[in-house]
Amino acid sequence: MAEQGKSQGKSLGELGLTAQGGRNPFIAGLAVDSREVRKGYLFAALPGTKVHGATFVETALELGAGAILTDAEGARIAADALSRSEAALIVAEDPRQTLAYTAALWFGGQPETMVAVTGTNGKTSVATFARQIWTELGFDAVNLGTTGVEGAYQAPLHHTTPEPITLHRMLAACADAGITHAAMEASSHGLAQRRLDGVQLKAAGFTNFTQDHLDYHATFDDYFHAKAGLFTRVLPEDGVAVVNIDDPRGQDIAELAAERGQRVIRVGRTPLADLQLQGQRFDATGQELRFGFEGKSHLVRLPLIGGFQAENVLLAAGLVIGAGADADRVFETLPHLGTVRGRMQLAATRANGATVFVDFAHTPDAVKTALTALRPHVMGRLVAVVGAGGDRDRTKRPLMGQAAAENADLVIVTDDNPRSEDPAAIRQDVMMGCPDAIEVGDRAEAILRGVDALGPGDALLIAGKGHESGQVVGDVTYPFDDAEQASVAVSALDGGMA
Ligand SMILES: CC(=O)N[C@H]1[C@@H](OP(=O)(O)OP(=O)(O)OC[C@H]2O[C@@H](n3ccc(=O)[nH]c3=O)[C@H](O)[C@@H]2O)O[C@H](CO)[C@@H](O)[C@@H]1O[C@H](C)C(=O)N[C@@H](C)C(=O)N[C@H](CCC(=O)O)C(=O)O
Ligand SMILES: Nc1ncnc2c1ncn2[C@@H]1O[C@H](COP(=O)(O)OP(=O)(O)OP(=O)(O)O)[C@@H](O)[C@H]1O
Ligand SMILES: N[C@H](CCC[C@H](N)C(=O)O)C(=O)O
Ligand SMILES: [Mg+2]
Repeated sequence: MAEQGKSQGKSLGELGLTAQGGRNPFIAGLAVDSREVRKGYLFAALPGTKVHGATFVETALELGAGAILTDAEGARIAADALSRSEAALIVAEDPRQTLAYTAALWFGGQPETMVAVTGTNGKTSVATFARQIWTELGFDAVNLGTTGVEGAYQAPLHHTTPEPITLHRMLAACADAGITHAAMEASSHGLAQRRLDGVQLKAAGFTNFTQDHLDYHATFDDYFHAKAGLFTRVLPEDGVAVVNIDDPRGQDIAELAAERGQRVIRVGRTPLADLQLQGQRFDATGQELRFGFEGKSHLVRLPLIGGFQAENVLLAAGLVIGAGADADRVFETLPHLGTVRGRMQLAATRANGATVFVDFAHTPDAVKTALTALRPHVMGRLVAVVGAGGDRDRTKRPLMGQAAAENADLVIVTDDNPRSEDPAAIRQDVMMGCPDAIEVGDRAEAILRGVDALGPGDALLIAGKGHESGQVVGDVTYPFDDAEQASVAVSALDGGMA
């Protein structure tokens, strides 16, 4: 859509596309949405979850589309409209993948050294740590994903893995701005829809695999295969796979990668790991790690809360090493890593020393992980504020409640982006897993109640929104920031001591 960056236009042939009847028109831009087509554009009419994009070919042609990329079914749907037009028709077996390659060629540039990370939880954290390590090593680096483009080039993103046109526009802008290193998140939606198939990866990472997104993927296996595609399809054979093998599905990924001839760096606590976490000691503000790599032992202090962040850090270190950096130099940077925004972030401290953390845990496993990770840093009781999003996987709600009940001493159930659903009904779903919890719909009030419950040595975990800056109710997004609300609550209760 729009002006499509620096490109002045390219022929279909230059974009690696072959049209039926040998037509080779000059293409002025790319669009996946018919409403964004301009004169001379290629319109990718993709099979969708609700409708086939080919339904909109007529509109695209009226707006001046010069070429249509679709699949055989799309060509049938649009046959009538196409027969009355001069537009070139490209029929591809997998038009989403073809679009990804086309977008890569259209925009031309991407940072020289790119890595991607997939998994249910930890993608944003790993991508952010990889960027921080590269920055410490002196490279101009970014991470791209849920929190936007961050680092030496910054821009907002609406998706964790943007569709290929947006993705490659952004990568080209990064490369133009001198960015040489980029770590991106590969969401399961992004992988299933081939959004990053045009990205040239040096290494790819796998964090873990637990329940999420069963609203989109038909089965758990489909969800797994979407993620595995990062290694079986996107990462080339000479790429390096960096895999958490403490996760049982990580072992499957490591095998798939090895079968493709990729070098595998196994990360984990197990003796089978190449980058092995051997010991961890926690204190109020961070942790010390002992780990081994290639016969050497290392001891570093991480200024980070949460045992799982050590797994994420080692995975990030593995990715940076896999992408070509010297291991010892990489390990020297680890004490300088900083908190990832909205992930185990210390948001406020009460006058009595009790602490308030904001975390993005929004799956059953993440709620459990975040709470158990906080435990060793906390002397007293652990309080959790938790809620589940509307218009998302409903089956995870009671499991999130249960994870909170099993791992916190007091649970407060509240709203988290109810979207088009009835907020009270979502809270009921969550409460099924934690019937003894306190229910407080208004999130600001829930945070206030949670902070109020804290005695000396206690800690509060506010789960679910992390870095988010709004509460989505119906079609309206109200400004809302958990970290800010934590400070407000502490000020209100302790008189300006946030
Ligand atoms: C569920 C999902 O992923 N949907 C994506 C999918 O749309 P769809 O298959 O549902 O589209 P559809 O409504 O059936 O329409 C089919 C096609 O017709 C086109 N169309 C539609 C209407 C029209 O007037 N003209 C037109 O051309 C659409 O652009 C689409 O290409 O294909 C579209 C085009 O590639 C994507 O933009 C769209 O992402 C939407 C925006 C989305 O919100 N996706 C979310 C769920 C997502 O991807 N999230 C993940 C991360 C989640 C996480 O980890 O938590 C992410 O990476 O951000
Ligand atoms: N390695 C891990 N294992 C288990 N849970 C984790 C791990 N890393 C992070 N988490 C939990 O998951 C939450 C989200 O972390 P993060 O944002 O890094 O994941 P993500 O995979 O990018 O999520 P999303 O799919 O929403 O983009 C964290 O706030 C934390 O509670
Ligand atoms: N990328 C995730 C984020 C969920 C965060 C949580 N606050 C919610 O709204 O459910 C999703 O869209 O499912
Ligand atoms: Mg993310």
